[in-house]
Amino acid sequence: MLDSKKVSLGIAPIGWTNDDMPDLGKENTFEQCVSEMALAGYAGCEIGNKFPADREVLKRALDLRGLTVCNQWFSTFLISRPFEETAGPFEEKLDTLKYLGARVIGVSEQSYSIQGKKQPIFEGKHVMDDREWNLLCEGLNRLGKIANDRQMKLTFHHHMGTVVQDEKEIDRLMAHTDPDMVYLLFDSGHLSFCGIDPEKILNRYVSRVGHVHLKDLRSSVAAEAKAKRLSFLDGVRGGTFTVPGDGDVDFKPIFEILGGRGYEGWVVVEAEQDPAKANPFEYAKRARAYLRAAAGI
Ligand SMILES: O=C1C[C@@H](O)[C@H](O)[C@@H](O)C1=O
Ligand SMILES: [Co+2]
Repeated sequence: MLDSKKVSLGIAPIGWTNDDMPDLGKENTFEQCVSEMALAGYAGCEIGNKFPADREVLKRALDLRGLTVCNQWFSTFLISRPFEETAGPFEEKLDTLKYLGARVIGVSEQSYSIQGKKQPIFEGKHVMDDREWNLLCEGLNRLGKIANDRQMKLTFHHHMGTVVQDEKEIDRLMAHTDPDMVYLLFDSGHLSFCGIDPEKILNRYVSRVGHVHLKDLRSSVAAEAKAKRLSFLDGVRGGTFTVPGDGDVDFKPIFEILGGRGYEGWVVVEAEQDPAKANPFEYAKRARAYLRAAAGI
């Protein structure tokens, strides 16, 4: 069980409108999305591309509904572009997130990523050489220090189709980054889809986890996506992921480890699927009820 004094519950807007495939949920407005998040009982949210760009307007809209921003995705290009090209926008994003009340930023290395490409997600992703590993880890340490100086945490999102996808890659990243500067963004859905037991990774790195994405996997749909050599996004469209409690991930050990080892921070329901098939408000409410019963928050 999680301690609700230490852990806050948020939700990502990706169930309403998908940033990677904006046709999914294009009819859902920002106001509908945040109102339904609040009505379903969430304390916070991540930021999607329908959210107002003006941070004051955004903050007012969220304050009105009792929501806080807990994180936002940030793409780095540390192994393919000069460091400064990532560092400048990173500093700006940190300032905005801090103003909005977040204490973490969710980083994903997007150099050579195939997550948005029309190619089979289990084939041909980029594998880093030693030089690229150094660029990534040193770059993350430097960005982590910039975040740390602003009382923010850099959390790294392992992700299907990216340079940090599998267990060995997560291990190498954790081993070669500074534990005081670089934290892990644990995503139960990406680990499960990759064929990695989320419990194993969490047990190993819970002391470095700075943010949590709770994503469930429909294993039969995921297996079909793999067998049919679908792209990541076509798999999502077909229903690879769903809200926690609705798929095949065993969340019990995940909650035991987070609770038992004193995780403090946000856990976020992040379940991208087609809103025409899975009504986002209904699924947000289902996940809320499941987390109250299964995680005690
Ligand atoms: O954290 C995430 C952000 C999404 O845009 C992404 O594609 C999704 O899979 C995810 O885990
Ligand atoms: Co995620």
